[in-house]
Amino acid sequence: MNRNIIVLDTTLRDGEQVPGAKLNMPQKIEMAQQLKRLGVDIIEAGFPASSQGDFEAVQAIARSVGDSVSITALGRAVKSDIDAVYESIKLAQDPLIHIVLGTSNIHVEKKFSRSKEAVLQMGVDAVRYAKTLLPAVQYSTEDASRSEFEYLWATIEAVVKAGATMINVPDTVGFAVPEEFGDLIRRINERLKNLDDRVVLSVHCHNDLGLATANTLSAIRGGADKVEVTINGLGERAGNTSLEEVVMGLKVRESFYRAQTNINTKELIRSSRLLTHLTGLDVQVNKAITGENAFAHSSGIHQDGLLKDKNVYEIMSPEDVGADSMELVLTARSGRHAFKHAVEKMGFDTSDGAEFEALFAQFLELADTKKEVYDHDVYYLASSRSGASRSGGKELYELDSFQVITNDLYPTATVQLRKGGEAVKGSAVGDGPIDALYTVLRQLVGIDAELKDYKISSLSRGKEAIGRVNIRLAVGGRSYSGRAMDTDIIKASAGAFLNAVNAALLDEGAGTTAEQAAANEGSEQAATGQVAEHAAAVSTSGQAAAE
Ligand SMILES: CC(=O)SCCNC(=O)CCNC(=O)[C@H](O)C(C)(C)COP(=O)(O)OP(=O)(O)OC[C@H]1O[C@@H](n2cnc3c(N)ncnc32)[C@H](O)[C@@H]1OP(=O)(O)O
Ligand SMILES: CC(C)C(=O)C(=O)O
Ligand SMILES: [Mg+2]
Repeated sequence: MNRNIIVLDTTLRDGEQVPGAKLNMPQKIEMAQQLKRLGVDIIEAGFPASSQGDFEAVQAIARSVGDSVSITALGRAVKSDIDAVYESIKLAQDPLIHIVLGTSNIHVEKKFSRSKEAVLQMGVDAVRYAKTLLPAVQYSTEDASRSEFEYLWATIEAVVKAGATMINVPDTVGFAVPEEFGDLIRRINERLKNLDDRVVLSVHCHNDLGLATANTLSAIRGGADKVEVTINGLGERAGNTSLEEVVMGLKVRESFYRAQTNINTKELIRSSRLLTHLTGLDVQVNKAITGENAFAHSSGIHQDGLLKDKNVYEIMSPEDVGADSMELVLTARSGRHAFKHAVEKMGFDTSDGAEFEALFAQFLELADTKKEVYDHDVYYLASSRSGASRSGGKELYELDSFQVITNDLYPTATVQLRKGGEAVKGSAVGDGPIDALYTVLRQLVGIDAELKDYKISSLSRGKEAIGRVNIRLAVGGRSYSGRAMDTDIIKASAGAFLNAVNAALLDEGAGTTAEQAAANEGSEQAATGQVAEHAAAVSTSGQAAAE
């Protein structure tokens, strides 16, 4: 039988302590609502003594989601902080006061300049006071992993006797290593169960040595009942333990840990993206579970294995965490199996072995000149060899030319696109340059494409830095992602949009939906666009994938 591990999410408290991560009240509420959908057991909503704004945000979160999620907030071992915590969370159904106080010599001597006995007494007094306000009180022994064990235990014993219902053992500066931290928790757990087995034992790790997830999992093996984590591992310095890593670690290795959480893992990616969107702090591309490449495969041997059986190179399915299905990225490191898969997906026949070999050779030649080979590249390679004329086969959009003028009155975009032998052009104004650009593109392609996600990141530094734009469009009830890179970020934005639209047009399953949508809006396109004779080659590189 699996143990249930309580998940406390501290994205809105420890995560929000990060430079640049400060959120306003509506943003905090939006994130809290997503955490509720994700199924966290406790939300640490803030540090209400720090400002009136944070006090009100914690209060608003308690009102908004406190009917179904336990709400806590942090305070020092100071009466006024505890009052602020209580006043801000008291409207929640299941409020929890969280008090922190250091136990390491360096905290006792340098931060507080008091004796160990005096600091321990401060903690006991704080818990006693908190208990006059609420029954549920968590006590965090800050810097526990650098504390002398017997003093740490003496503190835990004293605050439990004073009424603490949860003991949280933090690795505040990310100093611990997994075996040692697991042993520490095992030792505390043995004593704590003898003292009062109703007290919840919790851990809170930081990632200064990149060990936060490993330490947290090791602590679970050592008997921890509760983990403190954040979305994307956001938190002080190198961050906190990432929620998604621990949750999926327990899920994928269930037979090893024999533990589970109440998290709805299908909401993990949505939670990660929302936090990125609200804070503007990106997730590294190779981040476990939520990174852009977490389910992307690009080497030929891996792609071949995956096409034979996903389990060859996948330990969890992307759909399980709410991600798009696995992505096979075509590069010069791809092999015949992956290339054939891409060509066949577009409806081309590959049964003539010699013909396919020639096509593959062309693909490798192209791939050696580019970082990635994109759907439209494959399509044009395959269609030109198969004899299908570009206008006779599926026609894809290419960017001919564009001009975007931005000002605070009427940001305007003028674009000319080419599709097959024809060109269309038009103009639109928008709320900003990208909005204007996407408005005119939407009109020109005549597809009802709803922008679900837009992300821009820099791939290099300096004047010639390459910007990469990743977008997600909803077309006819399906979702398509597109990305493009260019030194001109407006051009990269247009490229990403067209790559996603082209993916919709190439998608056999949804092709009719996209075409249908285009047909439905054809009159609008005719009204906006004008036919021109010539077309220039697209220089923006990009990729699109149907999901
Ligand atoms: C590991 C962690 O993440 S702990 C949580 C970190 N979060 C925060 O710091 C939240 C944001 N902080 C704040 O808004 C402010 O620092 C406040 C409101 C907490 C305090 O502000 P100020 O009163 O101006 O004090 P300041 O921050 O400069 O110094 C901290 C004071 O609290 C004391 N203190 C620090 N930790 C604790 C504690 N756990 N319990 C009691 N007192 C503490 C310090 O010794 C210092 O007191 P001193 O002035 O007597 O030396
Ligand atoms: C408040 C405590 C739990 C903390 O954030 C830490 O020690 O890192
Ligand atoms: Mg912390």
